[in-house]
Amino acid sequence: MKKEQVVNCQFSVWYPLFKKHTIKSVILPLPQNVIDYLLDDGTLVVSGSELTSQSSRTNNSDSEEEEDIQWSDDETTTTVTAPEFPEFNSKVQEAINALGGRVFPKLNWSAPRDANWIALNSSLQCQSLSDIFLLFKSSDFITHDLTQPFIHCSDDSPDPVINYELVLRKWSELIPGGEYRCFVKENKLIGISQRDYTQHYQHISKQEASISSSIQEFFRDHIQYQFPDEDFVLDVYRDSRGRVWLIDLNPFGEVTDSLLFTWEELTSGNSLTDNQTGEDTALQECPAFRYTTSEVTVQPSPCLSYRIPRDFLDLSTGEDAYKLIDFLKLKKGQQEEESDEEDAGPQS
Ligand SMILES: Nc1ncnc2c1ncn2[C@@H]1O[C@H](COP(=O)(O)OP(=O)(O)OP(=O)(O)O)[C@@H](O)[C@H]1O
Repeated sequence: MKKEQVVNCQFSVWYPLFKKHTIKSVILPLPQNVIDYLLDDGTLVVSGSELTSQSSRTNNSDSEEEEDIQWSDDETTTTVTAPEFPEFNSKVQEAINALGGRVFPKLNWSAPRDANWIALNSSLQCQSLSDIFLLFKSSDFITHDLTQPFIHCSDDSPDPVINYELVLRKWSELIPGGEYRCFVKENKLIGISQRDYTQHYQHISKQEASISSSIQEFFRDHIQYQFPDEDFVLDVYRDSRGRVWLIDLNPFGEVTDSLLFTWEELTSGNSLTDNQTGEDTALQECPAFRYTTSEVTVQPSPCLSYRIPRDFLDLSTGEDAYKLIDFLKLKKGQQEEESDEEDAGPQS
């Protein structure tokens, strides 16, 4: 895969070309200080402006009503302040409002799909910049966009300069069973895969022919020969009325998940077969269509490995202050036990 292919798949490159056929979106340049904040592991995501860690808290203090989390054994006072970006924040809020108040955020290429479990609503739906920061700072996919977008490229040309962008897309309730990934080689649609291949959807096998033909028609009428590359991968959504929408464009290569195909098959030049019929699609002049056929093949969510236990999450976000207090008590108890054991020690 060439670096140019990756450059062409940036949201701001394809969105103007296919605006009419995709979800309404706003693109905002990402300021350097926001990029630095996203890449800084040490800073917190706090929705209020301050999280105070204050010492010398006395047991009889009346600070119970205070919202700040305060603890310490020593005499120092530390204030951790989450950075604020007032100007950028107001641009983001304005865009969110213009898009109906709820958005799906992404960067030049990726959405933080690996971090949806961290959000309170377990979804990528955001209503504010702090919702977006929480997802972005927890996502390896976002870090990948920011630090190594060309890692899978084979050409040794210098890395093109990237202008980072925050993409806000109007929130749309997409039903996973309506999503398909389409593989385009030399401007020919060669394969269509069910996107959410971990599930079996009955309607797909029932409507196989009409789904395939509506996607082919959409590709032929609106996409073919209009994208700067001849090899690419497009994600589409077929709504309940049978209308097809463009969701995303991705590079044709390993960096993109090949779902129910393999990259070896897709790049071999041999014609692909349908998994249902096993038929050679070259004879029919139509793309191979693959979908999950039975419950037996249902697999766990591909993003499962990115999750951590809920307790860790509550602790790290300070979402559940009582859990944090219990945790600290537990630690203290353990330390006391350990020092008791040390004192007891084996007698010689
Ligand atoms: N505007 C939206 N509103 C709600 N959900 C959305 C929206 N856009 C996309 N999604 C959901 O999020 C998923 C991922 O979106 P998208 O393809 O843009 O992310 P991505 O990071 O580029 O993914 P990939 O790397 O697999 O291409 C989609 O499959 C869809 O289910």
